[in-house]
Amino acid sequence: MGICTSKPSTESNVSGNDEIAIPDKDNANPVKDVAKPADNGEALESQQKKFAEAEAGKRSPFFPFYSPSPAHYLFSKKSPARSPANATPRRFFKRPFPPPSPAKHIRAVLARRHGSVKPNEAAIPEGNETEGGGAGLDKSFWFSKHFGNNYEIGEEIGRGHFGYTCKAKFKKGELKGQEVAVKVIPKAKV
Ligand SMILES: Nc1ncnc2c1ncn2[C@@H]1O[C@H](COP(=O)(O)OP(=O)(O)OP(=O)(O)O)[C@@H](O)[C@H]1O
Repeated sequence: MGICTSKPSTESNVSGNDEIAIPDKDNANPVKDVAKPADNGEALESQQKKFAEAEAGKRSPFFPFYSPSPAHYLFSKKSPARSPANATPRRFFKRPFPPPSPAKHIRAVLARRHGSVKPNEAAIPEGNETEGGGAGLDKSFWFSKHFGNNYEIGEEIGRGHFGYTCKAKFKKGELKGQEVAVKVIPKAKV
């Protein structure tokens, strides 16, 4: 313990602590020797060693217990991992799936036109409008060649967006004389 004075006391070399700042009249640079005793050559050497190691990226001079990341060398400029020869080559990815070919749809249309089975033909048999239809709604949206033979078309009763609706009467069969509504849609609008 010493008395705190504004002037540095020359008698304050006490308690055997080597690292206390002691201005030395003989020493040319007293400030430099604050942390290292001037007469201790080994300590100076060891400290220089510490700095040299720290510069090499092995250890911090201030935290000797701290060791940097093992990947530290990857970020140094001298690292072989950063050389362009070892860099990952650029890859150009192709599209995972090519866009669908329009030829597929064209083929499907041609198959429908020239194929053996016409979908509409299978769904709407001709000349069956009167058979078993009864009073139910006939949903066969296809012009029958025998339409004129089976129905007697009357006056127009209404108009829609696509066509017009007419009165019609059955000519033959069980439903002869029964009135129905027939919706006529021009081919151009189908
Ligand atoms: N079974 C029916 N009995 C009496 N009138 C009908 C019958 N069906 C249709 N109509 C008359 O005909 C008009 C037109 O009928 P349509 O079914 O063509 O109309 P829409 O469905 O609006 O037309 P679109 O389907 O072309 O848009 C109707 O507004 C209605 O007055």
